[in-house]
Amino acid sequence: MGEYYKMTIAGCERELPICPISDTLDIAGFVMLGDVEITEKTAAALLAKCPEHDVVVTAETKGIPLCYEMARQGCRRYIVARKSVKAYMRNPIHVEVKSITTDHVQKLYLAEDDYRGLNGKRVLIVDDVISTGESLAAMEDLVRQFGGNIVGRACVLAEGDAKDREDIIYLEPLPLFFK
Ligand SMILES: O=P(O)(O)OC[C@H]1O[C@H](OP(=O)(O)OP(=O)(O)O)[C@H](O)[C@@H]1O
Ligand SMILES: Nc1ncnc2[nH]cnc12
Repeated sequence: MGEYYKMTIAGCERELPICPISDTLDIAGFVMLGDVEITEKTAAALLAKCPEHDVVVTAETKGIPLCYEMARQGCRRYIVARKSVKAYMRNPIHVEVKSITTDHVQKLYLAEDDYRGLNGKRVLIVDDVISTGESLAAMEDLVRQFGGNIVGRACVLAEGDAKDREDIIYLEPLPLFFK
């Protein structure tokens, strides 16, 4: 049995597995995919803290259920920046991103059908975890390129440097574990 970090998130008790991500660093892995209770409760708790908005934007993958649920309970519109281009995505635009969990540079894409709707809209950017803030910065870049007005940045757990940022709305802090 590995080690766990116990915490309560929006009233839900969870044990997050401690996982190595480099020779010097471990993270408590938070995955809300498959967890309906935490998705519904964190979406409601975050919406209560967020400013009014027209659309919620997230990045594939683990932010998707939260983003959908916040839109379902709130503004009814959400956009997902994808990590690869599919044949059905017209005129995709991309930015580059390297998050704490990946050792290579990834790309985030928006297709024309997504970005056409962003101009002049009040955009709330959400993710399950914000850590280095690189994924957030990449989403901000995409949204701004298409005229979106970023009114808020929100996540369930703020980890590492993100915990100290006053412009990020979050529910709970999450420590990094240095070896
Ligand atoms: O602030 P950062 O250092 O950018 O880290 C945060 C990002 O890392 C995780 O995604 P990940 O890159 O692991 O991809 P996944 O959601 O596709 O699993 C998380 O869901 C955020 O999107
Ligand atoms: N603690 C964490 N769990 C899952 N994904 C993450 N991305 C960045 N930090 C993370």
